Formats: sequence, structure tokens, C-alpha cells
Amino acid sequence: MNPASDSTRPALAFLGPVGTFSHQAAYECFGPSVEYVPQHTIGDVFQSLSPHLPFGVVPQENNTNGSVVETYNSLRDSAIGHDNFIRGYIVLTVSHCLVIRRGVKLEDIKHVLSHEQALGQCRSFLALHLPRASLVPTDSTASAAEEIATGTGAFDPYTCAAICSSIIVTIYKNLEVLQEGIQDGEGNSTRFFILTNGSDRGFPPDRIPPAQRQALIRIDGLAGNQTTRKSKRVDIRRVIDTLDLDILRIDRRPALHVSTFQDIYFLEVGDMGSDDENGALPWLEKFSQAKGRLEAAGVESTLLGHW
Ligand SMILES: O=C(O)C(=O)C[C@]1(C(=O)O)C=C[C@@H](O)C=C1
Repeated sequence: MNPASDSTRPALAFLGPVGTFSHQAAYECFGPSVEYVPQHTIGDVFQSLSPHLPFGVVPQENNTNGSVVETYNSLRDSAIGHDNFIRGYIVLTVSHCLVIRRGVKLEDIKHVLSHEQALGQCRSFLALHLPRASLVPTDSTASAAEEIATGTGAFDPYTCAAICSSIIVTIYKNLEVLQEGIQDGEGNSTRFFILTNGSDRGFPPDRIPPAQRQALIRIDGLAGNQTTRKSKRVDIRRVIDTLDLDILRIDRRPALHVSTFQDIYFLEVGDMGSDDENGALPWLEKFSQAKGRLEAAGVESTLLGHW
């Protein structure tokens, strides 16, 4: 599929199919200014970015269930910070529904299908109302609903429910909402990263994400050869001291291609104290200086994006 073939609008990749929360988050930011191109997985959203498909939206964190692991795994890829960049974020209020084939009752449900984040965000509801149902992770909330609507999944659709957005029942007429608002937390919200191919790719007019004086840095390891890396772990406290920026969050994933139990850190940094530019160093310059200090200290890092 050539994403830009039938439109003059730039294309945007999102976790599909149509009706996911990623789709809704992307629409909140970009509206009708882009052509929406669904992808099967979060990893595919990252992989699909190119000059022909310049925008992407991926979930990053939920305020009750935590970091989206698949996104942080993808952020380990060397293309991020080289070809593709994070340029902003969107926060979406997420309300989950239990969706079934028309006529199915709560006592008929043996399997609950959804994205693992959604299953995690509805843990209390599931423990209370469906304690014996098996929880089946799917690529997205909307793909869970699609499986039940089309009957293409591994289970009899009349024994299944999906956790997804209420928008889904406007797409599949053989589905209905059995229960609304089943998420555990009040104000359940997910934050999504906005990605672009190329660090200076322009946004459609009126769709520019607000500047926040924030950045995401990946701490790749210590400079040196493979042997040095094996013997020395990154001292994250020293890295933070050297950066001397406000640390907004820290995430950690196992490093790829180095010895067992080595870590990659992701530091979201900001410049909260000086949001008036008067007298303060411009944010990017301040950040470049901090990155220079890291290099001088022998720490390999990659700027994954700033906004
Ligand atoms: O499956 C979807 O609808 C998604 O867009 C993914 C996702 C996530 O990974 O966090 C997005 C928002 C909700 O937190 C649940 C699932």
C-alpha cells in the first residue's frame, strides 16, 4: 500500500485498526490534516516511518498502568534519534468498555481480549466480575473487537468480550457495549508520543505540538570497546549529576547486543525553572552543552527528540 497514493495530505502511522485509542489521540492532534495509515503493532509504527509516511503516534505511558513496554523496546532501535524523532506528545482520557456480540451476557464470557495495557487498566473490574475468564492479549483494543465481530479469532465469539473504546460499536454493528467505564482509575489517561521522520519535518499548519522545553535522551552505555562495556555498568546517578537538567522521568530496558543484565536508560529531561527566554540559555543550546558534558565523561547518549 502506498500511503500517500490517494491523497495530497501527508500520511500518519498509528496502531490500528481504526478505532484504537492511538487513532483517537492522533486525530485530536492532527484532525483531517493527514491521511491515517493503520499498522498492526506499535513496533510497525516505528518501522513504517519514511519520507512518504512522515508522522506517527505511539502510546508511551498510562497514569495507572505505567510505561508502554513495546514503545520503550522500540526506542532502543538505532533509527530513533537518527532517522526518526519524538517531537511532542498528546494526553488522551481513556474510558474502557466491555464489548460483546449482541445478546451475549456476562455469565457467557470465558475470554476477555484486549491490548495488555487495557487489560492492566481494568484489573479490578476483571477480578470482581470475571474472575474465571482467561485474559488474552491482542495487538490493540480495536483488533480485539475486530476478532469478535468477524469471528476470526481462536475462540467462539459468543464466549468472548473485548475491552476497547465505545467508538467500536459504531464501526461493527454486530457488537454492543455491555458495560461502560470499567477502568480502575479515576481520570485514566494515556500519554502518546508524536513521531516524525527527520528531525525538522514541518507539521501541517495549525497542528504544531506546543513547545515544552523537554527532551528524551537514551543512555546507550559507556564509551569504549565491548570488553569495557562488559565490565562497567552505567552509573545513572553520575549521569544525572553530569547532565544537570531537570529529570522528569526515568525508564530502563535491557540493552540489546551487550552482555546479560546491562541496561539502557531513557531520561526525559526538561528546563522547568526558566521558561521565559530572558537571560536563560535557549533550551537546545542548554541541552547541547549538557550532552557535551556527558560525552566528556565517556557516556554514550542519543537525543531521541525534543519538543
Ligand atoms: O490498543 C489501543 O487502542 C491503543 O491505542 C494502545 C493503548 C496502549 O498501548 O496504551 C493506548 C491507550 C490505552 O492505554 C490502551 C491501549
